[in-house]
Amino acid sequence: MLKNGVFITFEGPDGAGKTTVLGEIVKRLEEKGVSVVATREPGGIRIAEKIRNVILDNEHQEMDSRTEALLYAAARRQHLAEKVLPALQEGKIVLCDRFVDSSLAYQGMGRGLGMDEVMSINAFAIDGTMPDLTIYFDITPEEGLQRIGKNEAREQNRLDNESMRFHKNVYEGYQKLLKQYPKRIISVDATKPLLEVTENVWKIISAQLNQE
Ligand SMILES: Nc1ncnc2c1ncn2[C@@H]1O[C@H](COP(=O)(O)OP(=O)(O)O)[C@@H](O)[C@H]1O
Ligand SMILES: Cc1cn([C@H]2C[C@H](O)[C@@H](COP(=O)(O)OP(=O)(O)O)O2)c(=O)[nH]c1=O
Repeated sequence: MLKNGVFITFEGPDGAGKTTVLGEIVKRLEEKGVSVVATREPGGIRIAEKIRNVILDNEHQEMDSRTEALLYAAARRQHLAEKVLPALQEGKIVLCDRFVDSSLAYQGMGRGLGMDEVMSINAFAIDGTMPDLTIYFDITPEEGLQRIGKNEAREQNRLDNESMRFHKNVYEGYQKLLKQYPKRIISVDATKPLLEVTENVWKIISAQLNQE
């Protein structure tokens, strides 16, 4: 597949600051005249957003873990095929808030389905497309969830309301991914003040784009 854009993903525990920092980075790229598409998972496009609502609905407590993993992968496929790949083929920078690493951490480790098993269903969904760069926002589950708790405006979805044990397993999953993909995933300390995190992320992304 001919791709001359750059695919960058943000990853990390709930409340790490991904969405906030992503918004700041988009502003800076646009100010520099860079053609950028900002998007998110689960969702990002009509069909995937409908799947997101099914997954995150607090009333769907009966959802089986494999069903959850398959739904995330299905949303990922539609979002990738309909929005991300076309943008990359047009040479755009795509900044995506979460991607396949989230499924590996949350469903692979958090739900205990196994990271290899979850990767195998996602291999079918992503058909070879992996990010050029992933920025991992490192923060403990406790601190991330505390930030969410402080923000009344932010909806608490079915995943946010999982046990601390679940979120600690997710954190362990991310630590494994950092070791597994040392070239692709770069970790930033997400506990620092917002401006400092933003500056660190900006430096990493600028360096990546200067290499392209
Ligand atoms: N570096 C930071 N320090 C303190 N609060 C932060 C920081 N980054 C984000 N926040 C706040 O924490 C909450 C979660 O941020 P958000 O960007 O939604 O995280 P995520 O998308 O990773 O779940 C928001 O209220 C946001 O304003
Ligand atoms: C993309 C993805 C997200 N998730 C989880 C992470 C979040 O708890 C939730 C997405 O809700 P969201 O509101 O995007 O949370 P956050 O702002 O923390 O990213 O879904 C998975 O479990 N697997 C996945 O593949």
